[in-house]
Amino acid sequence: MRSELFREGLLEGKVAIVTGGGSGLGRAAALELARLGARVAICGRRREPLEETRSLAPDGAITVDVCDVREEQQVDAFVEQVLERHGRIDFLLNNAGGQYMVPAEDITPKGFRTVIRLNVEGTWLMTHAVATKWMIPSGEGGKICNVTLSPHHGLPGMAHSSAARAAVENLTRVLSIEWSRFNIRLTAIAAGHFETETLLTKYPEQVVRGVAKTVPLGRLGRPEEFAWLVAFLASPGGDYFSGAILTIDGARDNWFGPYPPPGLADESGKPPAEARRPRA
Ligand SMILES: CCCCCCC/C=C/C(=O)SCCNC(=O)CCNC(=O)[C@H](O)C(C)(C)COP(=O)(O)OP(=O)(O)OC[C@H]1O[C@@H](n2cnc3c(N)ncnc32)[C@H](O)[C@@H]1OP(=O)(O)O
Ligand SMILES: NC(=O)C1=CN([C@@H]2O[C@H](COP(=O)(O)OP(=O)(O)OC[C@H]3O[C@@H](n4cnc5c(N)ncnc54)[C@H](OP(=O)(O)O)[C@@H]3O)[C@@H](O)[C@H]2O)C=CC1
Repeated sequence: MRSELFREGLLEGKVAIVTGGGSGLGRAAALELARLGARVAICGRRREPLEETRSLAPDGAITVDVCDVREEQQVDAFVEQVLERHGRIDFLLNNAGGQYMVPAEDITPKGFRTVIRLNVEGTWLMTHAVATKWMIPSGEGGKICNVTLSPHHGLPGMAHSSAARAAVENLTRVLSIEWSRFNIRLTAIAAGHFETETLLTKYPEQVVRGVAKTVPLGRLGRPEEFAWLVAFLASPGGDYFSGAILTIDGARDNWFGPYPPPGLADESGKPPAEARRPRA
């Protein structure tokens, strides 16, 4: 299948890594990059979903490795394997991540550590390995894109993840300064609420039922909308983006729910407006 948006061969010759490429947003991104001609290496903890992603891509476009991004040795071995196979790495999407939903007072030390390790340490280990094994010593630089969360004021029920994603965004910004001398460009995609299988099945049903209504645009994001942004960043169109946090969330960062809020519109749906003062 061809890309619905970009020209064929746009990413010919490029090598990309997508962590968590076996499902949801990672799968959509890996498939779009592969459609555009990139060779894509995906990883995750379970082989089966990764193989399924591979089977959906053009022949030979996607390779699969089991790797837990929290484990330094596995990350090193994975990055070395990609380099052995493809000889270069142009683009890294740090998509593997997540959390569970629970009131902050019920987050145990182990639970907090688990979420920080996955989102912050996993992102850091992969970023550091790709930079030091290829992007810096090759003299070629490259692009690294991290996945974070919108809204940026934090998600109640996800205190650990809110903290973790803020850390990742700051890491993105500081590395975009430090590693500009190596031509490494870093961005973060702050994703709002996307209709992935995990989002629809993992969280409490009553929360899932109401989640689209929390978005001003009134709907969830579609995985392909995320994938198109990733492909754009990987393409020459993304060459001058660095240190930027790109929020893709149907305006969820700015407002909770529809506008005007229920009960505040007139019969035609128009928002309230104050009466002008009579002129003197
Ligand atoms: C309806 C939408 C609401 C708005 C949300 C929108 C924004 C975000 C959306 C998304 O990110 S959707 C995609 C989410 N995807 C994932 O989360 C996938 C990755 N997640 C995981 O693998 C797990 O959830 C994990 C817990 C982050 C890591 O799994 P791991 O297997 O490493 O850990 P566990 O052994 O299961 O647990 C370790 C530790 O963590 C605590 N814990 C885990 N789950 C819970 C829970 N449900 N409730 C309370 N505590 C939990 C706990 O301390 C565990 O230790 P033990 O108690 O088992 O010893
Ligand atoms: N869907 C949404 O609305 C939003 C999603 N996000 C973020 O976007 C990313 C993708 O989300 P989504 O596609 O919805 O969720 P998924 O749960 O489908 O994707 C997470 C992927 O990461 C992999 N993964 C998890 N832990 C590890 C690990 N330790 N090492 C390697 N891979 C791992 C999982 O595979 P496996 O279990 O086999 O390891 C899975 O393929 C996540 O970081 C998520 O938090 C952010 C905001 C909103």
